[in-house]
Amino acid sequence: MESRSSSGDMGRIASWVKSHRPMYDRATQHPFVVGISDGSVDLSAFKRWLAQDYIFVKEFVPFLASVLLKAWKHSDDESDMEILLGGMTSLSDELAWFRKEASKWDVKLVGIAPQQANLEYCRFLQSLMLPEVDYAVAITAFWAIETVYQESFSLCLDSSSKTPEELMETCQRWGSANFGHYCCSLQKIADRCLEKASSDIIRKAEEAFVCVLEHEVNFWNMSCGE
Ligand SMILES: Cc1ncc(CN)c(N)n1
Repeated sequence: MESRSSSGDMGRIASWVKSHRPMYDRATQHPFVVGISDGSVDLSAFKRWLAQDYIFVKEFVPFLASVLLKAWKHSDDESDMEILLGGMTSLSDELAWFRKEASKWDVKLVGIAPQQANLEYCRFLQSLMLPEVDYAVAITAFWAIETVYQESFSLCLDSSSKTPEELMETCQRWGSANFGHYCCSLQKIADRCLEKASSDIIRKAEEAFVCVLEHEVNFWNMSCGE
């Protein structure tokens, strides 16, 4: 039987995390998040991130809807829709959470302009929404986007971290084991799709993975005011 992927028994996604480890670590251990975990983060950077991420999450809703549509059209496993629908439900809670958190910090959300890195990331999301983008490519990007936040904010929940109490809720939203379980479900869907994808689609999915990492690093840099 043909090996499951170039890396033997580990799935395609795990082999890409391994082969792109430096870029993956830059995205999931960024100084902005390390600053939260050691309590040194500049609160103005956190407030900038909050307002910009609200803009991003609003753009993320139609992107997730496009992944749902692709799952409905192309997936051979009905449970994909259930998992993706769960993600959509939590997104609607998430928008309400952003508005509550912003009022806690007295951060204006209305009339805030997206900064360059945010604009570019949202443009990338829009490119993945096109019907000609394969489901395997879209679900790989979706897994990567969620996993970067899960890995980043779980750093802040380590027993050794000194995350300020007032930032804990933010870190728990994405760093929790529950969100980690959701990311594993997305990885399984992506691996299953990639197992039967053409080499051209596998290449496009890997490119999308690396693009997500680059956009995430730029988004964190933007939050730091760079
Ligand atoms: C920039 C960014 N990347 C990922 C996530 C997690 N959905 C987020 N809220 N914002």
